[in-house]
Amino acid sequence: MAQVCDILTMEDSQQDRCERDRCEKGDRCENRDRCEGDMCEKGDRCIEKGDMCENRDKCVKEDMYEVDMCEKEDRYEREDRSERDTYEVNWCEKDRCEKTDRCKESAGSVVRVCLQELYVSEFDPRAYFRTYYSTLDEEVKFFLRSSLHAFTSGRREVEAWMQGEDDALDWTLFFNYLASLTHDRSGIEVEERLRDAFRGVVPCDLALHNPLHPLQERFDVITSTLCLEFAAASPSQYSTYFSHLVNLLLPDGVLVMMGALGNTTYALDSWHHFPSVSLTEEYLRGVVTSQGLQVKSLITLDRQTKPSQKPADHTGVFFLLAHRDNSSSKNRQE
Ligand SMILES: C[S@@+](CC[C@H](N)C(=O)[O-])C[C@H]1O[C@@H](n2cnc3c(N)ncnc32)[C@H](O)[C@@H]1O
Repeated sequence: MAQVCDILTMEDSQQDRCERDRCEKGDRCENRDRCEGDMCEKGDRCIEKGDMCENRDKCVKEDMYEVDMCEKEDRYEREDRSERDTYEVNWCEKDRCEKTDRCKESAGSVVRVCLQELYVSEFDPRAYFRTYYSTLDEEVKFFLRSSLHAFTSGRREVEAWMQGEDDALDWTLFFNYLASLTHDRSGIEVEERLRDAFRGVVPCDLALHNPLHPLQERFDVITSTLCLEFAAASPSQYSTYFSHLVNLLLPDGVLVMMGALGNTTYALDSWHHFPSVSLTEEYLRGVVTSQGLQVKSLITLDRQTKPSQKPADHTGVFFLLAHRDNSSSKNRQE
């Protein structure tokens, strides 16, 4: 594949897995990394391209599955006429992607997929949970400390948790941490209180002018965690999505947003990579104020986790508290 696009830099961001920054042909990876050369995971040597290694990973030599995502300005229009970017996804050159199966049809060709469709088809909240929330790391603590609010995962997973289903994701670690911050209730009480407060789980698509369409409701407080920068495909789209989010805020309402800084890509596992808009504090501040919000607080934390803990390339995280200032000219026009 001629084009090497951003998403592949995930390999670079997992440097600590390899003996070198990048595995050269013949190098042995210390851990589970995939080499660029002819070594497979766990140090197995591929005899032929496409050979299977012990743990079912295929040799990366000569292609395998390169899920190559290129940020293009291709757009298409949705029913509500709001625009959204698409990504060009060049699935594998051969139809050997056993885990995605998609390439059987589009082998060797470049298909354009909408980022939203990528989320619908490839984002597995359980894999995401395993990768990013199996431990209580300093970045998550920062979010919890800063907001004292819980946040969302896939809708079905939130519903399962609300209904106390046996196989619901276990957020005990995080509730216990919240409880330790306030000392006035136990982790279980924090969890129960949140469960009681939930009214429902509804679909939300930030590409829509009204992200909760067909619901017509606006809110005093909106929280959003690690969402917009991953839902948008470009800075301009981030700004558009932000304005859509602000449409849901009542006059005088408050937006509590937490997210990643400097992140260009993240992975759920070896197979599922997603792009991201790389944010800076300055850019974020500009977007917030351009939408008529007043920044009440914007605090950041430098990255606290290793790439092996979180296979993402963020440089830090932020917590934003912004107020919808009704006196601003932008908000008065509505
Ligand atoms: C990195 S995950 C973050 C999940 C969770 N909010 C958290 O705090 O860990 C990105 C989330 O953005 C959501 N997302 C992607 N595109 C979206 C869109 N167009 N509108 C709303 N949410 C979207 C995905 O469903 C996914 O849950």
